Amino acid sequence: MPSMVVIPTTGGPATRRVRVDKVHSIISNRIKDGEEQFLVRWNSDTTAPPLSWHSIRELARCLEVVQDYITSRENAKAPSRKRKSPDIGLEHERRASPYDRRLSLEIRTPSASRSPSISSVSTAPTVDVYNGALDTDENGFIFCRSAHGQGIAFLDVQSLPTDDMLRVARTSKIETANILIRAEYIRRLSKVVGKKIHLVNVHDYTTPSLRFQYVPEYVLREGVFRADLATQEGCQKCSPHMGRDIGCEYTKKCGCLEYAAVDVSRITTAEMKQEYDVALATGGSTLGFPKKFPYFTHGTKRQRTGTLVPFYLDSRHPIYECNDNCRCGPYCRNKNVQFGRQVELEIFKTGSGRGWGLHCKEDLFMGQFVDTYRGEVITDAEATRREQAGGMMKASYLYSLDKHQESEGLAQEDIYVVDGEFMGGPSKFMNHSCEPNCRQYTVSYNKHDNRIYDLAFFAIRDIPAGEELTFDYLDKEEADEEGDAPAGAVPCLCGAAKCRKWLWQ
Ligand SMILES: C[S@@+](CC[C@H](N)C(=O)[O-])C[C@H]1O[C@@H](n2cnc3c(N)ncnc32)[C@H](O)[C@@H]1O
Repeated sequence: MPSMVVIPTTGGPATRRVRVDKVHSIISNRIKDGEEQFLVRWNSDTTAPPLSWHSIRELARCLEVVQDYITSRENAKAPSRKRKSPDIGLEHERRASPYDRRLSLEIRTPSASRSPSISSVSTAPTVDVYNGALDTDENGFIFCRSAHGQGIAFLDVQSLPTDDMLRVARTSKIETANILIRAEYIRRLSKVVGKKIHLVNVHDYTTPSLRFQYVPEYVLREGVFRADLATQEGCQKCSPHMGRDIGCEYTKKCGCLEYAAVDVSRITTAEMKQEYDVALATGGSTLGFPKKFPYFTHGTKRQRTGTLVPFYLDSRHPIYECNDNCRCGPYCRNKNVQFGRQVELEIFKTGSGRGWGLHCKEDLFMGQFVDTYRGEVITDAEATRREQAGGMMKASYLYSLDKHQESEGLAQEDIYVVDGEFMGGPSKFMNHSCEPNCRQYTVSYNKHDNRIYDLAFFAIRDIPAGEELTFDYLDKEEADEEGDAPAGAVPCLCGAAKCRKWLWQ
C-alpha cells in the first residue's frame, strides 16, 4: 500500500497557489527535500475527491485549511489534555480530523479501476473510486478536476492516512506553516478599522483561528430583523449650540433620553413627584422629567470627556445615545460608542488554560469606553442549535440581546443572540473574571428597537496599560455561594480571590 498519492499535474510556474474554494481538507504532512508539504484532499465534482501533496508556499491562499489540520494534529497528539483542559473547544474544528477518520488508499491501474466489478472484487467493505488531475487556471491557481484517460490514476480510498503517514506527520516540522499562519493573521488585523490591534504569544506557536472574520458591524442572519430606520426618532427639540457647542444640553427636552433613567434626586417638588408617580404607575412617558447624560463632557468635573458618569457606571440602565436623525449635530455629548473603539488593543495567549485574552495598550480611565461586541445576530432557536452542537465545554461566544425581555414582555423565541465565534471584533477575546475591571452596558441608538442594540464594554475602574481586560460573564449583583461542581459546570480559572469557581453551569 503506497504511503502517498501522486496525481499528475499539467505543470506551471513555481509560484502557483492552491485555490481555497477547491480544497476540502488537509489530511497529512511531511518534509520533502527540506520543504514542508501537506496532503490536500480536493473538493471536486467526483463523489470522493483525489489527493495531492503541496508545499506550504503553494497553500498560502488556504492557510485556514492548513491551520484546521495543524489544530486537529495537535489535539490528536495529546488526547488526554482534551478532557482536562478548559482550552477544549477553543480550537474550532470544522473538518473531520484525519486522525479521527481514517481512509485507506490503493492506486489501481486505470483499466482495472474502470471495471464496473472493481468494488465487488475488492476485499474492502467500502471503497470509493475516483480519479482526477491537477490543473492550473488562467490566474495560475492550482485546482483539481475530475479526469479520464490514459495516465490518470484511479484511486480506491478506504482509509487514510496510513499508519506510515501518521508516523511521518507526527514527527515532521510545521514551522514555516505556523509562521505563515501568524503573518496572515497579523496582516488581517492590520486591515481592521480603527486603532491598531496587536497579537502576542509567548507560550506556543498557535495563532487564533483564521476562520474568524473581523467585521465592523453586526451581521444579521436569517430570521433577524432590525427596526426600520424610520422608527429611529432623533431628538427634535435639541440643537448643536444650546449655550455651549456640545449638542444636547437639557435632559428634560431630549427625546433620545425618553427611556433613560430618571434622576430622582432632581425631582424636588411635590407636584413633580406626584406626576412622576403617575407616570411610573401607568407606564406613561417620562419625557420632561430630569435625566442624566451618560457621559462627561469637556469642562465638567475632573473626569475625562466621554467617560461614563457614576449614575450609569454603577447602574445597569440602558444608555440611549443620539443618532443621525437628531438635530443636535455630529458632536453631541450624547454620542460616544457609535464612534467605535478609540484605544489600541492586544490579543495575547494567556498560557493559563483560558485560551486567548485581551489587553489594552493604553491606560484606561474609570468609565472609559473600550469596544463593542460584534458578531452574527441569530435567532434564539439558531443559538440553541449552535450551542447544542458545541457542547458545554466548547468556548462560548454567544451573547443574548435580552436586556428588554422582561420590561417589554418579549417571548424567549423573540430574543436575538450575538454569536462572536466566527465574526466580530477583538472583544471576542475578553475573558471572564469574578472580579472584573470592565462591564458590558446596553447602548441603543433607537429607543424603539428593543431587540437589537450594542453591547459595549467600559472600564469600571482605572486600568493600567497591559492589564488583562475582563468582565463578569454572568454580571450578577451578588456572587453565588461556592459549592460542589454542578453537572457540566465549566471551571473558572480567573484566579480572583473571590472566584466563584465555575464559569457557567
Ligand atoms: C468569549 S471567549 C473568550 C476568549 C477565549 N479565551 C478564546 O481564546 O477565544 C469565552 C471562552 O473563553 C474561556 N474562558 C474565558 N474566561 C475564562 C475563565 N475565567 N476561566 C476559564 N475559561 C475561560 C472559556 O472557554 C469560554 O467559553
